[in-house]
Amino acid sequence: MVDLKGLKFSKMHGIGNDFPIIDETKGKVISEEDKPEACRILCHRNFGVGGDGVLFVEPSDVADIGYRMFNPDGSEAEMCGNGIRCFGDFVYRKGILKKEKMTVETRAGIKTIEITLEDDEPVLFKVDMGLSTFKTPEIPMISEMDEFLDCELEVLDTTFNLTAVSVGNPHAIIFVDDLDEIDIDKYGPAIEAHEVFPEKINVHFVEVISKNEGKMRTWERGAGVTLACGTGATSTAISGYKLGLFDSNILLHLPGGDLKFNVYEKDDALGAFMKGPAELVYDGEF
Ligand SMILES: N[C@H](CCC[C@H](N)C(=O)O)C(=O)O
Repeated sequence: MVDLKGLKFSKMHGIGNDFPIIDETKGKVISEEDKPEACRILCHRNFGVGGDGVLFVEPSDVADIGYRMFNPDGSEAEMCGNGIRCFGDFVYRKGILKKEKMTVETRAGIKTIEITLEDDEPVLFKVDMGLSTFKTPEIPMISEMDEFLDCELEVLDTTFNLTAVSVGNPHAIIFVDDLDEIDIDKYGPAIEAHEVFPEKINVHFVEVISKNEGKMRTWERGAGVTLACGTGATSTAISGYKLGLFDSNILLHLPGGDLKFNVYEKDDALGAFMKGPAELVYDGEF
């Protein structure tokens, strides 16, 4: 059993997607071997701090600073969109990196964060989430199709029209007529662990309100239902744009709050800027 007594952390959230964050810029606080179990303990809502994941701040040789994210089940994710805004707030507010525009090394490549300040307080974060891919081998998804765009997938007792996309981590986007009719607790885990997704997948049900607005609910890989998913919302904005359901500027409503997106085209691929808040809830010691 990993002993976390005395561990210093800050509890943060990005529109309700919440995380303990740990500064490892001055050396490992939790060993690599112990990180999965430590994250399971920290994320536990009764026996731990509670969270939809744990964020780590690390030094980087290729960017201003480094960032890692672990899910509550102990698995490491390539990227976390709500988390990187919390990360930006944390490193700025704590004086670890007092830059309003920073580059961040992640397992999904280098991302850029631009911080908007009000009275020297970080209030809004614009993140270049980078480019997506719809190529099934790169998601990864086992399919004879090169891309899986609004195609049928059999799940338990029903069939969903699903779009598979990666923004560094994998996402299944399902556009529906009525979000309230979806049993996310039944179909979320079934899609997450579907045999066609060898590395599992994050699952999002989306209702289009207009060409510039939508609302969504998420079942996250390694976490379950969350109040928001930043990479999932990014994937939704990009997928909706690719399918002609959304224009390039999109406001998405998630149960925990709203995120704004500006989809762009680059190198024959689609990327997006994400804009949203981050909050420091408290500084703590385990
Ligand atoms: N569960 C995700 C990582 C966290 C993503 C989410 N919290 C976000 O804001 O992007 C995965 O395993 O890919």
